[in-house]
Amino acid sequence: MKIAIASDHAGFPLKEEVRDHIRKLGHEVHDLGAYNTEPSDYPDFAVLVGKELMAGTAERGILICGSGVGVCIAANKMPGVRAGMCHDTYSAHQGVEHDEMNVLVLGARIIGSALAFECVESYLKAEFIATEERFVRRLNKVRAIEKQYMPSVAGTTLAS
Ligand SMILES: O=C(CO)[C@H](O)[C@H](O)COP(=O)(O)O
Repeated sequence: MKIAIASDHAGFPLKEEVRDHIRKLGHEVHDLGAYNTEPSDYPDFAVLVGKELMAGTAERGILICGSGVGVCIAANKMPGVRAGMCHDTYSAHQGVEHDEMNVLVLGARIIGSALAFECVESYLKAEFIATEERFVRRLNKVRAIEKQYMPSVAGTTLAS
């Protein structure tokens, strides 16, 4: 799978570990920064991951900041991006299965690398359950909200 990953300075150490871990699992990883712990601004990195999803150059994204909150808020401003902060493995796979989450968000100041790796693996193994009518119905309602309240980007969506 092609995966875009990015973090701000606070997420940088965990991002490095997660990036190496998912490369070892055999995925193609696009590391979009940050590349050091110099202070940086999380929206700048959230948008880089969102752009890869919108362009279809990545199928899934992973974003990391200190808490996870900032990058989650910023990423969800982009059309077609469904980012969820998951610090447990159940949410990490259920978010994909029920809600077609396409960006996993982690807080580097909240969880350690061992749990982060398990969350990432649960997320990457999961698939949206498109055969369940209720999940598709709810996803379409989410898309309708996006279309109504992001009118300037109506028609712009993910390449999926
Ligand atoms: O978690 C974050 C946003 O939700 C940021 O990583 C955090 O705010 C960075 O803090 P600081 O600039 O004090 O290192």
